Amino acid sequence: MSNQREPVPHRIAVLTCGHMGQADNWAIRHGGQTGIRLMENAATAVCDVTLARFPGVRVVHVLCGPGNNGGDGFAAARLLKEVGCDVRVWSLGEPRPESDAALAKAACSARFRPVADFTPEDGDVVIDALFGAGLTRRLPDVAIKALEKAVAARCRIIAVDLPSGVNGDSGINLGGAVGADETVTFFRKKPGHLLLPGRNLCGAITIADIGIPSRFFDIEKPMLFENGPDLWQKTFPRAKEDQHKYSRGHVAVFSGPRYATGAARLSAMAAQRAGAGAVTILGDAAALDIHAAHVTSIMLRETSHDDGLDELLRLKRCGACVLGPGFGNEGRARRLALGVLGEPPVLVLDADGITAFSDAPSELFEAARKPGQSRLILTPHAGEFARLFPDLADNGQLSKLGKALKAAERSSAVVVYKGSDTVIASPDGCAAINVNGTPSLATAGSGDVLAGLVAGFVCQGMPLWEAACAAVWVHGEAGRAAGGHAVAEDLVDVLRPFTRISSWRAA
Ligand SMILES: NC(=O)C1=CN([C@@H]2O[C@H](COP(=O)(O)OP(=O)(O)OC[C@H]3O[C@@H](n4cnc5c(N)ncnc54)[C@H](O)[C@@H]3O)[C@@H](O)[C@H]2O)[C@@H](O)CC1
Ligand SMILES: Nc1ncnc2c1ncn2[C@@H]1O[C@H](COP(=O)(O)OP(=O)(O)O)[C@@H](O)[C@H]1O
Ligand SMILES: [K+]
Repeated sequence: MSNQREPVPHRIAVLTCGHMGQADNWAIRHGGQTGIRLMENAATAVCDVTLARFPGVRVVHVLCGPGNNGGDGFAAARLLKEVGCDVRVWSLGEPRPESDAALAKAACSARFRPVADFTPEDGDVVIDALFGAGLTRRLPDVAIKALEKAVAARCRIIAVDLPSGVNGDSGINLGGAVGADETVTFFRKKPGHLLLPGRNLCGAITIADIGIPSRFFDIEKPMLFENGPDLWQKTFPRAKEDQHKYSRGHVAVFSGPRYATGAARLSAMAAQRAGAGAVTILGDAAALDIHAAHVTSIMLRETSHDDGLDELLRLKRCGACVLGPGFGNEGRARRLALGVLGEPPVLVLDADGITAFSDAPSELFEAARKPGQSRLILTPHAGEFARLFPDLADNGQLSKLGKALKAAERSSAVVVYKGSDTVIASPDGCAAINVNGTPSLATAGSGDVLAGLVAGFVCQGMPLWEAACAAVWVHGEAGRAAGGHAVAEDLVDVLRPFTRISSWRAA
């Protein structure tokens, strides 16, 4: 198990707005581009999407802001006019003199009217080029009113780069954003296209090539990604001819007491489905009696003499263990977690295992801070995250992505910050945002299944961050396959195809 990164196709890279600005500048300085050409290319893409999505469209309203987003709008208005559309441009503020946006405005022969006068008719097409990556605060009232009019008139909205009002780095609606039918963005997605609520406001997203050479990524190594098989398939476990059950990998799951055994079973079954060759549940005699009535191929081992660390260490080739689902006893969870962190198996700490450190998170982080590789994976939902990282949870300046990255750095752990836009962050600064989850995953025990999947991939030798990313994606696919009203057992039942590379959907 190493944390060495395999090269990742940069097409799934995600760029912060700051990095996007750097890419623009780099393309202009070293990539043979000019600012106005990038803008023209962006506008061409907007125009193409508009005509493809609404063939035969006659009236197109273009709402143009004062910056480069507005510049894209002026250039798109000119192109749409050239192909015969009735283009009506509504502008907000004046582009900075001699800026690319000013050049684009000067080249556009449409009549410009103030955005306050915007009057769409029922069903018109509206291009929203008010604000993009440069927006840092609530939209001006006049912009909010214009977007409200578009919604009231049931216009079809195409957002340039981002729906105006959405922060490109956090996905937060800074105030006034409305849902678009389509969003055309440039070069690569930004976090705001993937994090909620931004993702839901974008509609269908087109990523347009505007002529920024991908050589940019030779200089600026991508650190942010949209989660998916391209990110981790090189390290995804493949069955080998000469394997036996223990060489495939062994996972241990610590059980809760007699009346709380189901969570551990869900983790254990998911670890098996992830491909672990052997899975053992560790628990007291009363709990194992219950497990024995339910499981067949999962092994059971009693932890009568100590917290269970000795039994864990006696297991053959155990590469990862899950601690927390249904576990209860906080004191024991703390002792066990700290003990495991001093030993070879990777610790997947979930649920009660995380809550056990609410009063002393630094104890956990200290134990995890070791030279070399990370040995800890934390899988908190928002409530658990706030218990371990209360200051980060409360920090209104940080996006979910920023919170997860800071948490990973602080805890020396891979942090899977769960939710409908799960972020998987690594202490080395890499992060992935997951988008394939569905509300069918919001069911008791679903997180236990995820923890088992993570451990299952880790025990087969996947690097920790990649294993966590793979588990979150596979979990999302299982949620889709299980459909509405699924329960956690259904997720386990449908896992199998998604842990085989050959059955993945084409990315
Ligand atoms: N060469 C480039 O940099 C390219 C940029 N492109 C476009 O440029 C956009 C980014 O352009 P900008 O950086 O000019 O940013 P925006 O056009 O998003 O914002 C422009 C200006 O509005 C001001 N502003 C921000 N929030 C405001 C608010 N709430 N009320 C009033 N004013 C506010 C900002 O200070 C900034 O000057 C991208 O989203 C993309 O559409 C594309 O043309 C591709 C090439
Ligand atoms: N609305 C949703 N959309 C996508 N994924 C979701 C949604 N709600 C929950 N999930 C996922 O389901 C899992 C729930 O985990 P958790 O809250 O720990 O549940 P439990 O403790 O009951 O097992 C997480 O992986 C989370 O990301
Ligand atoms: K916009």
